[in-house]
Amino acid sequence: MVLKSMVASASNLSLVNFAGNPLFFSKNRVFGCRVVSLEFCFNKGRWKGSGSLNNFKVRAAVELGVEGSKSKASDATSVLDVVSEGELTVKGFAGLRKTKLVCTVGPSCSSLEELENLALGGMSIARLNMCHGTREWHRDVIRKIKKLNVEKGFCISVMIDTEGSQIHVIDHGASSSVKVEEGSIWHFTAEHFEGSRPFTVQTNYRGFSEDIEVGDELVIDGGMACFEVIEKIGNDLHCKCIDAGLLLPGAKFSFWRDGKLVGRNYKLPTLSTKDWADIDFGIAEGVDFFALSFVNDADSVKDLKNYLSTKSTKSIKVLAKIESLESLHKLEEIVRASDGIMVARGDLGVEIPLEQIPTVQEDIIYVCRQLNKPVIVASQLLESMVEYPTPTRAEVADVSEAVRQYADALMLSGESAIGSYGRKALAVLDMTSSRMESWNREENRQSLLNQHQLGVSLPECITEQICNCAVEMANNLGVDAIFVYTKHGHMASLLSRNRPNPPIFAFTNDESTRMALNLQWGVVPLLLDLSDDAESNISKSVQLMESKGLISQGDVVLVVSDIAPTRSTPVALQSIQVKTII
Ligand SMILES: Nc1ncnc2c1ncn2[C@@H]1O[C@H](COP(=O)(O)OP(=O)(O)O)[C@@H](O)[C@H]1O
Ligand SMILES: C=C(OP(=O)(O)O)C(=O)O
Repeated sequence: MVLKSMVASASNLSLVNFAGNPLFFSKNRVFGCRVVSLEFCFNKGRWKGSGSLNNFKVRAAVELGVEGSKSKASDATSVLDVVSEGELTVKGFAGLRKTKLVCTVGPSCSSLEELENLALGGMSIARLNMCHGTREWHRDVIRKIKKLNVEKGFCISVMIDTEGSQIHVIDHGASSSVKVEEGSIWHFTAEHFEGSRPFTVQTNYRGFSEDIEVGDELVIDGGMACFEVIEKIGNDLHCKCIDAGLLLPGAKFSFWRDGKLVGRNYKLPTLSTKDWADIDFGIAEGVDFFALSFVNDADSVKDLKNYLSTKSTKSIKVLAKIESLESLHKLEEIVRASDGIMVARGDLGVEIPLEQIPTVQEDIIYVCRQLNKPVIVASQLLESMVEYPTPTRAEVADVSEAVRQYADALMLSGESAIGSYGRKALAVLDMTSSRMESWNREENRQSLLNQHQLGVSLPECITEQICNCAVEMANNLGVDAIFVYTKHGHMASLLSRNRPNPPIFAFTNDESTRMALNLQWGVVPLLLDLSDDAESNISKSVQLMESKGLISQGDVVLVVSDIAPTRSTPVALQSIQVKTII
């Protein structure tokens, strides 16, 4: 794969190009036919097909309310989560939202009742930011979520977001925001003292002013206020405000010279001692994802993944947060090393000019889809809803844009953590993403998605081609659903990467795979006891869906299966079958 390097400097961020082959996007569609039986197998490099088409039925979505019934009792062994089941019952296959929703849990939503409200509202992943709260507080939240999963039949994954090492303000002379007037002189110091002093800002890191020169600009939180360095005394800086604004608690800052970010090597590790302790805590509490803050290269991701493989019996996924200029320079290697990415627009906006965030976001999402890694778009999606019960029109447009770009997931931060309208904000994400997804479908936009070939070996290429072709068939035939059987989630993710029209029901017998698939666009993960016998897996899954009244006569399901060679059947067989429920 040839991936043009993404960024040269903060002031010149360019698009990424792949030299890949556009794969199998035919404009031929087969509507108006009914599929009776159609089967294709890819065996030893040859396509074998048989079957007939006539009078194919496209199922109409029933546009009804989204609301699930609160406190609906469910048995603990529930294989399909109650929210997906409720949505399917009410809205049908075509009505299922594909974009996943992540909520940051904070004081506003940490009660069992509020967490249940968010779960019913469509939260797939609960994010806990270790920058805030104590481990005891987080433990309590994790246990409540697990209790809801077991007792109420939800399937909410837990993500721990590490604090990371970043230079920020630890005291600026007030408990809330402070106005900074133009021309006022401020003292920035690494000295730690009790209490506050006027016009004095304490920072958390002694070396914060290394390499900084008189004349450099100090920008607060990506533009909340701006200072010029007028004097350097030891490690401390005297600065004059040149653009009035606000200093908030915990504010972050960046230094600029001649319009460019001053690249710094603070020698701060991506994972601090506290972060490692938080990771041990997360392992012990059985979390599903770690989001790694301030990743600057692939090594920190690899280190954490190696650590997890020795310390945890379950597979915990590692997401890299892209929030620094350095991480943009090394985007491809970071994406390759990670299990997924978070576009952390908050901190990214401290390091790159704000007007570059939209295109950088689009580039990151594109790279992630090409490399088949799920991607979350985070921060300030509905910021005004921290205070107000409705979003701004611009916020709705921002959410729609992330969905149009085919991000896997959208994340709420302060809106759910400290806002008064967390549930409403989630409903806005739900409605806005559903609307944009149907527009994408109506416009047939996924046909424009070309996939770079990822596989190297023949078996990898076969799997990838099967998934690409399966999605093309599913879209052309207008099937109701795709079923896939997956141990580690790989085939499900390859199907998801093609952003198919029908939902992907991914049956797995591995609980951690189920929880990880919660992040993948369009995938509904289900727990099912799978065997080596593909036909028995298929009939079990169909029976399960029938028993719940979720599929019925006339529904058409495209089934993708992958059978590893066994002693009795010594050939690997990967197949696409189209089943009509009779
Ligand atoms: N566990 C928590 N306890 C208290 N406040 C929290 C917690 N998690 C989040 N918050 C609040 O919600 C806001 C938004 O959350 P988040 O996006 O995670 O943080 P940050 O502002 O650090 O980027 C934070 O600024 C903080 O005020
Ligand atoms: C999600 C982000 O990270 P944090 O909340 O840790 O600042 C961000 O910076 O956008």
